[in-house]
Amino acid sequence: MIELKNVTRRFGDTVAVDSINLTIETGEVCVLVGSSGCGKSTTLRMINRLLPLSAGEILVDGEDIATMNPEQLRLNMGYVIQGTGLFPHWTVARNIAMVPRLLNWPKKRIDERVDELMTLLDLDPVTHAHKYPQQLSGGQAQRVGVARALAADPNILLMDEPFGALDAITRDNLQLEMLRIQKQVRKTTVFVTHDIDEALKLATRIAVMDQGRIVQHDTPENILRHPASDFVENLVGKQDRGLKLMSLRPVRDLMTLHVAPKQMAPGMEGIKEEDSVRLALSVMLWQDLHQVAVFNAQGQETGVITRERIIQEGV
Ligand SMILES: Nc1ncnc2c1ncn2[C@@H]1O[C@H](COP(=O)(O)OP(=O)(O)OP(=O)(O)O)[C@@H](O)[C@H]1O
Repeated sequence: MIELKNVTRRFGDTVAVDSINLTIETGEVCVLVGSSGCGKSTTLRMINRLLPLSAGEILVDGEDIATMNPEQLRLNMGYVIQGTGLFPHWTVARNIAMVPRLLNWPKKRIDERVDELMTLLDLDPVTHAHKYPQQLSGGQAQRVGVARALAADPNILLMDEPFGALDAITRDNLQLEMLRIQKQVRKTTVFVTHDIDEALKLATRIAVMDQGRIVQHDTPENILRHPASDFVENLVGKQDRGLKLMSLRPVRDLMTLHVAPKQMAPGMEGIKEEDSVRLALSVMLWQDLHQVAVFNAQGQETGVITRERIIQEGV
């Protein structure tokens, strides 16, 4: 658990972070969102002591970080930044192995860990381990950045606009990867973005920042349903809130189950149980269908979702 208590950071006369209080529970993904200059990165950089606090305190699992050795603290906090920060003259494998090497892990254990992480991040070790960062695409480099942050299995992951420089499709893929990985490794994560859609997709709770303050801290659903101010309402978008709420809801919630799962017919199209209701509706509108088949992870057809049910249910 990470607790920020009355945390302030000034740069000269600028109050970048203004007496914020924030608790991030173990295993949760807290997304800091807000417009440029509102203090998101400064907040993140205080958590791993890259920046000192002007006032207040930050506790990790009840312990004040000011009393901890900064290097030790950072070894327990993976840090991913935009543009990756990979060392250009090191191979992918060496970049990922950076922290385990600092911790003097035996070579065999490091090699196994690099392989394991590359596989987790969907990077084929045989193809990519010996490449240099400039031989990778932006999306691949960002995956290496995430693998490096996870290498020594830290309890905490700090991510500062990690997907900000990527094209929309690559960003979307990496967001999905992140959700998948988070299910497996459950890190306490603080994620900075200025993109509200990214925040809604990834967060268990969102902290909306404005001018150095936290103006709302709540679940994505509550932020959409009950924005605390005009500022938050404008940030989430007044008009398309209905669709955004549909994005948060899995098809599983509204599908009609078959009596028993069926084998998928060849060439049959459908959507997955964990896909969003919004995607289901989009598929139906595009293909002019009134219902669409739903599949589980094993590829069995487990039910259908209908337009009528979605409209009836509302948001
Ligand atoms: N090293 C610094 N020296 C002086 N002022 C700084 C410094 N770092 C940040 N600031 C100021 O503090 C405020 C908050 O900056 P911060 O980078 O935390 O915002 P942000 O929300 O992360 O913005 P962005 O999304 O653009 O990165 C801004 O007014 C910024 O100009």
